[in-house]
Amino acid sequence: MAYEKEKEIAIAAVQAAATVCEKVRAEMVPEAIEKSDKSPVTVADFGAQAIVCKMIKDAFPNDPIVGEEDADDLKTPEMASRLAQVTNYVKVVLPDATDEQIPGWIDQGNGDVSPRYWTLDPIDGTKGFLRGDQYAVALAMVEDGDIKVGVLGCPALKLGDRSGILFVAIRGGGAMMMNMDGSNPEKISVTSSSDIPNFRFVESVAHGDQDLHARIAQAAGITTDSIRMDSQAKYGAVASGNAVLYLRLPSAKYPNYREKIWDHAAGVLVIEEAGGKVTDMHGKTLDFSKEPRFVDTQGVIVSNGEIHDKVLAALAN
Ligand SMILES: Nc1ncnc2c1ncn2[C@@H]1O[C@H](COP(=O)(O)O)[C@@H](O)[C@H]1OP(=O)(O)O
Ligand SMILES: [Mg+2]
Ligand SMILES: [Mg+2]
Ligand SMILES: [Mg+2]
Repeated sequence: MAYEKEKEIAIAAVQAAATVCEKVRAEMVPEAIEKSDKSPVTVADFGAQAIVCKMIKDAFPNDPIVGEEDADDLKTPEMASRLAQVTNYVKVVLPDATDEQIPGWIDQGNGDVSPRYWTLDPIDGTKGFLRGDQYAVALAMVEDGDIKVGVLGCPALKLGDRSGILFVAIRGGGAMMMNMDGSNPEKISVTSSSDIPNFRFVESVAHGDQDLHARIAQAAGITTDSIRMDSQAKYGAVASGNAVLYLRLPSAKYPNYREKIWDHAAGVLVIEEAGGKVTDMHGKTLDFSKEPRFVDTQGVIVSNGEIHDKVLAALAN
């Protein structure tokens, strides 16, 4: 199948990063370091980005990576002990790593959107990670604006008998979910709107306009309360048929917020390959060919496909 090597490396990189994130969460109370935009970053975010960038660059040296984090905050002398912590955790999966190498590995994620590139969110849902809730390691490869490979590691996600779920999609090859170690793979697809127990919607714990989400979901016929969940695990919930809709509409507090590509690329492919649909709130396709932020679209609507037009119609009213 196409993109076999990309798929194999992407899975290995996400598994390695997720192993380290889980170890950080088990062994320490990860401290949130505040970034210039006031959002949090932790030792695990830095470690996960270092690992994934190193593994992707070893396999595909010419592919740029557009990642969320950069190492500037780790390079100052005051941060030496923090850097040492990052290195120690990276060593769990890459035993030869040194303090000198780590910032360079992280900064390999400072690439540009290009004809072919990878995009990485080393921890999507850092707030969920800190709270002990959901987070995801999200990695995707994009060619000519089209997402070809998407891997979403959700170590804390429980669905049915599974605990810790890896979602993998290849364009044209369908979407799968499996245990974090790759065992027990299963093809997934979105569920129909007549599947009453799963006819429900997911939304962020923290972001988006939750009052508007409730009104729009109701207009689409959903009468139950939402499930609130951090990270792109929400895409996994819809792709595996555990919900029919994920709403992410700009809140009045941040009307000009522009979504970032690494917060969506892997999830979008998983949904599309599971038979679902993703657009912005006006029905426009998300554009992965231009910038790290979506400049021409606002909000994100993820559905089983069947109810998509109804949701867009409700939003247009
Ligand atoms: N005002 C906002 N609206 C939508 N998403 C946001 C907003 N502020 C931050 N984010 C992003 O939402 C993601 C988490 O989403 P969720 O709440 O669904 O888990 C994070 O990647 C975060 O980006 P950042 O990493 O820059 O903080
Ligand atoms: Mg994110
Ligand atoms: Mg992140
Ligand atoms: Mg962040």
